[in-house]
Amino acid sequence: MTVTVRFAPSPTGYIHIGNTRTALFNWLFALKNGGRFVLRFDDTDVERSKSEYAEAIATDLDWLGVKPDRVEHQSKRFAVYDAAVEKLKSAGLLYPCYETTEELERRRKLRLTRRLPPIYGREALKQTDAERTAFEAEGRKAHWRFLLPNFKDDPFSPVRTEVHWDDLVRGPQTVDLASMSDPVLVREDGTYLYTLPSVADDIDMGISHIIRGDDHVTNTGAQIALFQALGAEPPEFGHHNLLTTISGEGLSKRSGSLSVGSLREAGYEPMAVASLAVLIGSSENVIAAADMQVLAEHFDPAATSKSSAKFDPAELDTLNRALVHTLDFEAVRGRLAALGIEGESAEAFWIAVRGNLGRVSDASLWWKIVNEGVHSTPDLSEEDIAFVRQAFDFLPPEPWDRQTWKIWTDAVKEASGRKGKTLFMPLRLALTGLSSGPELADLLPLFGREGTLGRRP
Ligand SMILES: Nc1ncnc2c1ncn2[C@@H]1O[C@H](COP(=O)(O)OP(=O)(O)OP(=O)(O)O)[C@@H](O)[C@H]1O
Repeated sequence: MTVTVRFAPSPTGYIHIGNTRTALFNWLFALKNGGRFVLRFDDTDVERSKSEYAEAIATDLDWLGVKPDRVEHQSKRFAVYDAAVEKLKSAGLLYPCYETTEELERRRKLRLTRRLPPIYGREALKQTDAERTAFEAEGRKAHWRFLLPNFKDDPFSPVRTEVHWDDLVRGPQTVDLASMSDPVLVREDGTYLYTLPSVADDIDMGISHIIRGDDHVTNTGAQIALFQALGAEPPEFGHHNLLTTISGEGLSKRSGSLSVGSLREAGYEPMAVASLAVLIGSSENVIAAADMQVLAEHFDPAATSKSSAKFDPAELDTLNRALVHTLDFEAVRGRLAALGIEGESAEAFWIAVRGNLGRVSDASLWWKIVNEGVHSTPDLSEEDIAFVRQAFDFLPPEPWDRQTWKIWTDAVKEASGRKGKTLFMPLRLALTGLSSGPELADLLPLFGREGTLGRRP
């Protein structure tokens, strides 16, 4: 069987770190199984869907390293859904209902007072053609419900019909259809709710595995029944836990919190974002994976926890820092050039500073220190100023390399009698204006003798 997965976001906002988890679970699952990945925009809600959001989602996925094999828009596929509707109608599995919201609410309350489950009682199935014609004449339009298979011969005597599946993430699952209302698939105005286009497309596109958030677990029961009603073998399902903010709030595309775009603009590495989006909330160690292949090796859907997981920005900082330290010059050349960091010394500069950066963009600070001088006037005592001034007299002649720092400080040590922190800290402060940073052995050749002398206090 060819593995085919899909990520099906509604283009109603910018994808957040939670949606990213879903996209990446699918992407990595396809990668591990030599499968295909379909990006399918759930844009049948024309009021809320916007093409600029669809474009932004495609850009965000591409930045993360997710490259779909196929891109589809549900708004262009109504023929597939119309055909599914006809199939269900002719099998007697989709029936028209004329109740208003108020009527449904009244009946729901009545059922509750009678201690019956507050589900739809299938009253519309008892209506005659004449009654339906009368509703139509009144100007009422029908909405259409899918007749769930939770009965034997008589749809009015529900029986326990359990739907079972072995979830890729959660293990064996059961949903009892007797506790569910027949889902509405088509609204009064003829528009589709999410369920039918989703299942019809999954069948049409040969989706073999549906991996998504556990907000869909209950839907899966009815969807499996719909696959069967349309004559298709249901795919396999996996429902992963949801991510929340650090304070436990839910995420929504519409609120814009923790959007992928904002993380990109803040300068995070795509693989740091991807690693955290996939590995938090699982029993796998959270590591900064260098690429998707490495992340795929650490990805195990069955190791995912069942409860929601908090996305901690501090953890993202740690992963990002670890990744930046390993990036070679070629990987960042373009981004450095965009920051004005280019030319002969750019590579040596990168190698010197990367171990001290939290984000690639932080390199600007050190490029300025190397090329323009100290970050800020160093806070040195009179005594230290005198020491540093004297130390500058011992600067060796050029050419300079990594050894120059040691040769210089050995000479200063001998002449001044200072050692350890009292020797190095005043020099570091005088040379950079900061009390920490990249190794001075690496920085000194970048400053050059003249550039170093210019820092004399
Ligand atoms: N907080 C979350 N954590 C993990 N996965 C999520 C989260 N929210 C949504 N998803 C998953 O993302 C996929 C795309 O869902 P959808 O487009 O409905 O996004 P949404 O963020 O729930 O939507 P909206 O905010 O637009 O209502 C679904 O598979 C859903 O389960």
